[in-house]
Amino acid sequence: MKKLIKNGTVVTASETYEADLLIEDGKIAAIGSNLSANGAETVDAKGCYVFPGGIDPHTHLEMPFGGTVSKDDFESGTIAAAYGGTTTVIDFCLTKKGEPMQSSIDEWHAKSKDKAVIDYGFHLMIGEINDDVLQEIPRVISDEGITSFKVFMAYKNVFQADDETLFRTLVTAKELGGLVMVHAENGDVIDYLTKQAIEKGQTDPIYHALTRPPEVEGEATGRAAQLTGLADSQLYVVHVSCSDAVEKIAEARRKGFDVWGETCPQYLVLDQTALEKPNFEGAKYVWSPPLREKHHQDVLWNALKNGDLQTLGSDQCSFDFKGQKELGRGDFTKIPNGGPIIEDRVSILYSEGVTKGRISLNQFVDITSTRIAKLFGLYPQKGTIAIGADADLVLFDPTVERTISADTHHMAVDYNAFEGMKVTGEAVSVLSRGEFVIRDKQFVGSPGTGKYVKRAKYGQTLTANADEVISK
Ligand SMILES: NC(=O)NCCC(=O)O
Ligand SMILES: [Zn+2]
Ligand SMILES: [Zn+2]
Repeated sequence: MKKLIKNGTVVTASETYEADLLIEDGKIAAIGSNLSANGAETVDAKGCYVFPGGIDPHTHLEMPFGGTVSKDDFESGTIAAAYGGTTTVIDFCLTKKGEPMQSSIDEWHAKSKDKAVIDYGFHLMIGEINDDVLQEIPRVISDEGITSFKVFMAYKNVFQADDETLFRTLVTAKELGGLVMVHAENGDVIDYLTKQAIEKGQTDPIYHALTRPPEVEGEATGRAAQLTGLADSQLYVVHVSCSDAVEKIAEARRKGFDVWGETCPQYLVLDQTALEKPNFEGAKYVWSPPLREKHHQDVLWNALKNGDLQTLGSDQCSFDFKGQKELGRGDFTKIPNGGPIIEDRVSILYSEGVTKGRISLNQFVDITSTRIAKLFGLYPQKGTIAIGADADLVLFDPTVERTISADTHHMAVDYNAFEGMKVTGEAVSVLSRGEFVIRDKQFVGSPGTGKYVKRAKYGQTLTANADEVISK
């Protein structure tokens, strides 16, 4: 059914203006003043911003990790994402050494297909490079539309890849049009520091942070950036948490290297002292990289403002406190790493960023949606408000004040890392390809309506003519 969104303020990465939007067949069909259309349902957006749907480039839904499985799956995770104003997620498909990558991709399709309520894509982990992997990658790009590849520089003996794997992935990505993503921490040094801590009986959650100091993130980020320059390739550093890593990304960009950086809400608003909470509550705040000392937050905010960092991911990887985080009582190395963020990513950036004057409204749209769409081959089908784009839209009331809490969130876990935080602004209604998923703060979607999106190659647009190159 046609829909007419009237009286809202349309915000894109570059413009803010009053306009009506006509939605037809899931796409934006017209933008203008006083639009009318026979048979269209009228939706009043008075007092609301109309944003392009948020795109979360970093989720781990129903992912086996740390001796358990992340609790939010493609159903609860995408419902929570939609409540928060996100209309597309790109999830990490984990591969296993020695096994065909396609079997992992099939596994990820099986767990998402009938569950997702918004659109989704996959990144693919590269854990090793050999002839089989090199043979599979071109087909993964052309048939699956997976155009981003993740290399872990940490999690020794679990996911960690060596430098040869990283370098050859960069070379291959350059050749085939992929974007290489890195979890940049020096896993070997962390392994050594961790063993030392455990030997000394330092087992509390805070030692998770103390054994992964900013230097190990800075070193790995610098190494990945240098290898990217050498390969003349392209790199996206996920979950940047500290000034040491920001400096390396900024330096690489100054040299003209094609290097991009993402941070996450937790690093912008939480700090390392959270890991010292009594009664093992610090385990709720165990992420890798870890929360940092507070002074790193200013550096991250400045980097978002000046463009040294360009995107915000959630790194959604949620575990219950009871029964899951608790696996690490008495040994911090057994605490599953990660937390529930998918729902609050957009509103935290709006509230802490826009309303506090740290970034502009248009930067907010760029950081949560447009830039991500451009980098990950979704633009201009997604990530903007333009004629012909998917009608993935968020009607956002900038005046609402609310308090984040596990009592009211929609994620499947028993705590919220931002419990008690007051935020201004809330997604009131959310549309995915022209259909309401959230309407007046109520979920009205259905599992299975989210579609898998095949993405364009790095630097290309997602249109019928996928050879068109976008300006980055
Ligand atoms: N970040 C984290 O602690 N958990 C999720 C997995 C990862 O991104 O490294
Ligand atoms: Zn990571
Ligand atoms: Zn992650």
